[in-house]
Amino acid sequence: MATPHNRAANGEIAKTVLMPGDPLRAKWIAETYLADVQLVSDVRNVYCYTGQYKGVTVSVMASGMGMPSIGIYSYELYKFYDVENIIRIGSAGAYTDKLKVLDVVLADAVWSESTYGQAQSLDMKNWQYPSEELNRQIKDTALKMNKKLVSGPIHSSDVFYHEADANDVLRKMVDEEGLLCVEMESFALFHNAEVLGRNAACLLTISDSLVTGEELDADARATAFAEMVELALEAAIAV
Ligand SMILES: O=P(O)(O)O[C@H]1O[C@H](CO)[C@@H](O)[C@H]1O
Ligand SMILES: O=c1cc[nH]c(=O)[nH]1
Repeated sequence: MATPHNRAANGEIAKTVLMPGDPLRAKWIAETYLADVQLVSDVRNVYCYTGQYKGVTVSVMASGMGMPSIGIYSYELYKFYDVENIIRIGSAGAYTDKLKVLDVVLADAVWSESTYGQAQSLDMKNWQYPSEELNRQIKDTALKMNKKLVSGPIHSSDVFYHEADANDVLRKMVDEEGLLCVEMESFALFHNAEVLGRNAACLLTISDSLVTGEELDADARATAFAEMVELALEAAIAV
């Protein structure tokens, strides 16, 4: 059943969806890792592909950037396409010098200043949480694959570019709560999963450090995430 933002037919999207922000990352993942792959939606150039990974049907769909965008796509996937699990696979900026560019992080809690939850369902909480079961599966898979995975609380922000005074207030919160890194979608994704009784997780690759200034360029951000993608795919076929 099509929606205003997704032209896939019923049954064309798998029960587990990998969700990068960038449509070109979705295309790269589909072309690199999936067999018998089909582009099932390209509304607004937000690509959604379904294919086979090691014989299991998996979809990969972009979310766009920010809470309103992932809010729409993830809601429709859960509610109208009966998707059970969404694993976000994003890039993030490190808040600590313990994280280096290309390190992979699994969010085990997410703090946000966003009013997404309040606007969506009068939920005033500033913390949201992933599915325990999905996170356990991802951690077990990382162990089996011998991949390094850092887990902890992260920041999901509505803003990429902050002015200095806002940044000072934010840094206080980051330090107090020990937030590891920042991205811009997981809070809305986890909220939607909670209100719709579905599962969500968020894997991130560090693309830049807000401590050291080290960063990946835009081309690398589209494709340098093989470690995270392979972990997400292996976890997706195990759930
Ligand atoms: O690489 P993606 O998944 O888009 O994630 C991060 O990158 C974008 C900002 O550059 C935001 O969407 C942020 O969450
Ligand atoms: O949201 C993001 C993503 C990557 N790097 C950042 O600084 N912020």
